Amino acid sequence: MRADPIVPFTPGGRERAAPGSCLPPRLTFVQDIPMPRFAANLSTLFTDRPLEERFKAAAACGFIQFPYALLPERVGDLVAMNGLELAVFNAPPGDWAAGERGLAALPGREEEFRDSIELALTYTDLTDCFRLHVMAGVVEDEDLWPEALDTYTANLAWAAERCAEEDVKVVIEAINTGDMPGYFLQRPDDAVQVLEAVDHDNLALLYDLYHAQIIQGGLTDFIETHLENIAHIQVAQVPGRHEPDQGGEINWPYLFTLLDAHGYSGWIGCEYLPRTTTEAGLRWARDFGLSAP
Ligand SMILES: O=C(O)C(=O)[C@@H](O)CO
Ligand SMILES: [Mg+2]
Repeated sequence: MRADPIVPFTPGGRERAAPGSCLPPRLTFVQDIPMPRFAANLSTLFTDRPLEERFKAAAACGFIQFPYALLPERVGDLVAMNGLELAVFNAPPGDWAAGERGLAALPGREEEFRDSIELALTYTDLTDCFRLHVMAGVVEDEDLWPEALDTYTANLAWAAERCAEEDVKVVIEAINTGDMPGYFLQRPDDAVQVLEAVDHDNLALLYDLYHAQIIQGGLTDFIETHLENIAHIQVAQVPGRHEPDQGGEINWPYLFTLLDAHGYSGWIGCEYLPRTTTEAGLRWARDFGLSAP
């Protein structure tokens, strides 16, 4: 399904870590597992260009949040023309400018929610994208949480079923409330509970290591316990949400090796805010042996 070549994140020439080099002692190194595949988030990277031009600039990095400023046919063309694979994008989040961050947990908005999924499916169809992030929404008032949870699980069950017809996996992501105040799905452990409540095999986790580190921590344990339910991963350093380099508290070589050792074969979405330019910031990729410019 992946279009080749993937530039500039092609793992070509990347050296395998020596057995045991930065693996936790309880893991056994397996030679033939794939190395992580990195994808660029075109809503946070290459933002010095208009959206249409970011496709070319990223040249096959494969991740975008909200493509709705462009018609689905145009997004499909840009993906195809640039040899990209679209790893994941978000269903329409409601009125973003007014502070909305998804519709799935908002009681009374069910019809709009279903329409938003149908719209998203026109994009997944024309772009051959097989993962859709469905955002929960902002629910500030804690008294409304029980009703919001019922709405959320019912909407997700519907979306998982509907998207399964199109071979598109629905993913949900816990987002820390410092970055997104009032966001309904805050902790990765909450996301697991939602997954269990909905109990649909077309629903999975988007594990964003930046949010997870801030709001819950325990990245290793979570990965080791829940990897089979993780369909997409996103990365950014803490603090600052910048490049996944050595300038913060998350140890990327350790985590990427851990994912590798457990056989994670999905995409790792580069959803960070470059400290300067995207190109200059891609030095971190070289640190991981990738062919960044
Ligand atoms: O904010 C994040 O983190 C995301 O991954 C987005 O999908 C939502 O803005
Ligand atoms: Mg994210």
